[in-house]
Amino acid sequence: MITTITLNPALDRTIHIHSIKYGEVNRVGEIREDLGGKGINVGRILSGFTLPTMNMTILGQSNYHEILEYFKKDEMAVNYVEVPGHTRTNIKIVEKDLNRTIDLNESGLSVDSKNYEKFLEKLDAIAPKSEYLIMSGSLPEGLPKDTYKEIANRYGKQVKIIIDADDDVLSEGLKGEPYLIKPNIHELENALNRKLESDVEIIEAAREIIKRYKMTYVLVSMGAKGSLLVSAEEAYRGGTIDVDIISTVGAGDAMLAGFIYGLSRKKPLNDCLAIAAACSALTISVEGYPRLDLDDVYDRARQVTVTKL
Ligand SMILES: Nc1ncnc2c1ncn2[C@@H]1O[C@H](COP(=O)(O)OP(=O)(O)OP(=O)(O)O)[C@@H](O)[C@H]1O
Ligand SMILES: O=P(O)(O)OC[C@@]1(O)O[C@H](CO)[C@@H](O)[C@@H]1O
Repeated sequence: MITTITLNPALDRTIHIHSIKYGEVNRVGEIREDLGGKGINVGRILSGFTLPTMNMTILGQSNYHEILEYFKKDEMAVNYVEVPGHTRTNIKIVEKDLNRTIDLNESGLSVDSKNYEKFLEKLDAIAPKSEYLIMSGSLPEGLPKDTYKEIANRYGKQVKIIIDADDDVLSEGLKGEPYLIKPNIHELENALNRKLESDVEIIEAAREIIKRYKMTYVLVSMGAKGSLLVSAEEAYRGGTIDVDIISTVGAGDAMLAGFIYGLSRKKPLNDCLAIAAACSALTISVEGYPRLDLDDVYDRARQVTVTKL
């Protein structure tokens, strides 16, 4: 089984507009709402591939019914604790003419230590039975920056720990010695506090982290520039597929889901990276966060160039 943890889930409200005119009234086009949150986006794809997946999360009492409906519609298993308040809504503004997305993410619910203990009790019953534990996204208010490290320390001996986060949440999480992280290039640069200008520099940086935190893989996503998979001994460059982009939100989550799917099916690393890129391409070329069809993913994966470096 695979467990995802999304401590700060969200409803994503996506607004399509040609381009924002500052200081003027902007008339928006289509608006849609989807269940988001990084771990949940990963879990949706994995369960669509029929991998047994449990999504652990924290929901606000005032709109949890609405969110549970989304889990039902997306056919995803969920285990959650309720806390006072309203699960956040994140605004995604897609500027068609500029090929650009602006994310306006709320800080989220406030979680006290009593409710967090309840969450951990639920997690204790599930995490040790998992092959992978994927912790993705920001933390809600009230939880310390080293929350992912603590969770990694709690289960890391039995379970492969995966972290996708940024800033302090990533830097602290690394101290839990995860199995894999999936930073985008900016998150990796922030973690190391320096600019990374070439593949060679990125690989060196990833290996520095792998060595320091006894990790196995760093999967670096670079938007339109593709991806790099780095381990202590190997490195692969993953290309992209030319698709018409609707919105790039969730591209990284799809990449992580595809890569973990490949690993869990014991595919060679180059195939895992191709599957990952295919999941991203399919996700960015449609509205919202659909479940993906595995046959489509394999078809697309054949179009991805993966080079061993
Ligand atoms: N503009 C693009 N053109 C082609 N492929 C893209 C583009 N943006 C993203 N991708 C694909 O998606 C993958 C992940 O994208 P990206 O690096 O933007 O992830 P991310 O920053 O973690 O995204 P998010 O946080 O929104 O999930 C890329 O490696 C690439 O394969
Ligand atoms: O605020 P966080 O937790 O860092 O990111 C949350 C989020 O932007 O990530 C997903 C896309 O990756 C969206 O579904 C969601 O709104």
